[in-house]
Amino acid sequence: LEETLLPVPPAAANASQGLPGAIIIGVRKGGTRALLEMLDLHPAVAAAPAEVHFFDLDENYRHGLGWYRAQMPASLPGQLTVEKTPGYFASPKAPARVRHMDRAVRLLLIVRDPVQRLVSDYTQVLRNRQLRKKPYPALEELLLRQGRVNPGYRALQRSLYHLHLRRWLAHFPRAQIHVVDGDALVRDPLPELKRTERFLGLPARIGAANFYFNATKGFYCLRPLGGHDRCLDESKGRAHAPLAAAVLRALCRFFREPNHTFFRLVGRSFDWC
Ligand SMILES: Nc1ncnc2c1ncn2[C@@H]1O[C@H](COP(=O)(O)OS(=O)(=O)O)[C@@H](OP(=O)(O)O)[C@H]1O
Repeated sequence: LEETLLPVPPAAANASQGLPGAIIIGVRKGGTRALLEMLDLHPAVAAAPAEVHFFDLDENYRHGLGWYRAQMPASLPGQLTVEKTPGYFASPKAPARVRHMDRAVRLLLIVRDPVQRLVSDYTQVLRNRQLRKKPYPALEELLLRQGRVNPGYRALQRSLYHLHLRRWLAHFPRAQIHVVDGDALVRDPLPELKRTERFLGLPARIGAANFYFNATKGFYCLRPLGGHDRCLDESKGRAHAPLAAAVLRALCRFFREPNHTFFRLVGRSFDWC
């Protein structure tokens, strides 16, 4: 979970808190924060500052839609409210709950190479354990059982995109889910943002002037018009835990089939290992 921020109460007289018209449902470590912050550069987007975890956590869901709405940012008439909680994608209960809220809500799914995602996921958990001075096994220990890839490892399961997407497709038509290429968003954010603007039915407002490459960070950072330049925080784009080349190859082999199943489901392919 990312750090929790308090919701922003309405400021302008005609501002109010509305339910989201679009939700970034995942994937965890796929670039969900970057996508949300970049979309928020658009004047017609109001982004929820914190992950809300309404549809994936029973203790939040039981508070009801009034609670959910109260977590949303103030928005003006005509603005599209967007929230991101990457935990939704792999949550078995989330798809039906989201449809129950609004069957027309638009869904954004940002994916990245599942092997890199897995290592990023592990690295995040490791880092959090280290901060709390707690031990955590090496990645290979979690990933391998008797020299073979362990399909029970949770971070590996979160990278089996086809399994999770199938559950969403049981509740939403494919056309209602826009897939963003997270690796492409890192290399060159603008084309992915323009496609997302179009999917959301927003006028084209995000442009090249909204981004600059920060060589120290090694990523594109944000340049809001009339605001201050900023990069995502240090939990985004950190060095990954090391993994032996042979294990990496075994992982790539493991994901070949699941990746192809995912490509068939979304109707496009990605340049993954
Ligand atoms: N512009 C920019 N700046 C920094 N980071 C960027 C950017 N665009 C995409 N990314 C990638 O976002 C990855 C983190 O993904 P998420 O925000 O989805 O993570 S989380 O699930 O919310 O914790 C993060 O993953 P790691 O590199 O593995 O840390 C980044 O690669």
